Amino acid sequence: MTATPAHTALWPAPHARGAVDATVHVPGSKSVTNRALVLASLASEPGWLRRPLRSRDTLLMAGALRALGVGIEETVSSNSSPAGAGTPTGPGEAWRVIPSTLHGPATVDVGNAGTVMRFLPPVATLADGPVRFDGDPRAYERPLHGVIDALRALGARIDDESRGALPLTVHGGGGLDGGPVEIDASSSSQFVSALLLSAPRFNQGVEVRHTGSSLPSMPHIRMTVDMLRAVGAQVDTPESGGEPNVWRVTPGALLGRDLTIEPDLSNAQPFLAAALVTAGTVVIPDWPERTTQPGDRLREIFTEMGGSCELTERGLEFTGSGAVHGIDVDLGEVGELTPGIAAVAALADSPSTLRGVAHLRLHETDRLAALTKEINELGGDVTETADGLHIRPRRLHGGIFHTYDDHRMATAGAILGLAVDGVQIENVATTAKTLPDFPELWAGMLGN
Ligand SMILES: O=C(O)C1=C[C@@H](OP(=O)(O)O)[C@@H](O)[C@H](O)C1
Ligand SMILES: C=C(OP(=O)(O)O)C(=O)O
Repeated sequence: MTATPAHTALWPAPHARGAVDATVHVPGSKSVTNRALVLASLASEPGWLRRPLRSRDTLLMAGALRALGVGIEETVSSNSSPAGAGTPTGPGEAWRVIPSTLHGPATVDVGNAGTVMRFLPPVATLADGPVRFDGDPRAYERPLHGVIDALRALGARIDDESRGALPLTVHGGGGLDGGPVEIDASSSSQFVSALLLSAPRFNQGVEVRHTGSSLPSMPHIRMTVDMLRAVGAQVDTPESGGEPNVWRVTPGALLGRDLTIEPDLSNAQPFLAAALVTAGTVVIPDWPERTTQPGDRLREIFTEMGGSCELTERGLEFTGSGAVHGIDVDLGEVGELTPGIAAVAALADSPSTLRGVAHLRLHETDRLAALTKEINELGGDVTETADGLHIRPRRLHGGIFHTYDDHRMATAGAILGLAVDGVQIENVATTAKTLPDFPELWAGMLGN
């Protein structure tokens, strides 16, 4: 008998038998890990990443940088580990990143990682030969024109046979002029982040001017700016008194740092949602007091939807009240939270309107269409709007919840399964994009 392929396997989403009461250690942030890998690779000295996320997206990033010549070593570390001075954190707890001259020819598999497909073409312009980029079929459909057009305007040579999309080859010339450039980043904030991250190594740095009508995911751009400044880059932003929609990075050497990666707060979402929908309590240790991660907005959003939370020395303690309310909210800044919020909204006691997220149609899948179809197949009443979803809660029933190779569809389905008997998630393994241990963490939270 042949084994069922992972993408067609069905995972019976566990039904909660009562209020959850658990502490869940959530692995490191995808967005922080992949920025840290890029910045450490461009530095002028070695650096450390502690507690990095090891998932499909971050292993693809590390693999690509290694292909360009960067050393990324697994280490047994001791000194300033969060476990305490002198305490070895064990193999696999940290990556040591040893920058080097970047080389081509090289090939890069971006998978379906927005961070890899957008952050690395600017890095590849610094290599001394051609760098070929390819990825999953869906990656061909995701917008990349902002990065390609901007790099060309800044002096790069790029062959993109599909014009504005993958697959493509960046003919690295060992450096890039850089300078002023205009882009429309309304389809992805990652265009801006991509250009800023490599800019300290461009001859003239960069001045990025966003010309589009809207710009999603501002916290992720702030994350880019904060992390650049933390490694010594000089960055001027609209928020630091600069012109609106303009970011400037001055050329200069980057420091190798010792960085402990924060837990992924967007991946904490399904666990917090579990507390909310079962009237339970979930503690997420190491929740940062200050962070640029968009998942921090969950404290406010899930409180408005009926929970309450407190940051204590144990971490973020989140408690559901037994009531789950609908919400009317603009998620433009925190789009990646939409699938989880939609799942909770489908279980609420009043309708919800989720706005500002038209760009989710070009994420891992068309998330607005996928959420509408899958929640409705379970008996729900969701309609797509021009820029989001309108969700009217109804009594749901069991059935197959398709995930479309989207990790956040899988975790959204798991949230529904807590409250609805008989939900089966197709291809839960797709959570490996950012959270490979999801089924085990979920079972652990439920005490199974
Ligand atoms: O820069 C980043 O790390 C990210 C930015 C956002 O992308 P978009 O602006 O394309 O939505 C977000 O949705 C994605 O999950 C991660
Ligand atoms: C949109 C997402 O990912 P990516 O980095 O591939 O854009 C996401 O993780 O929700």
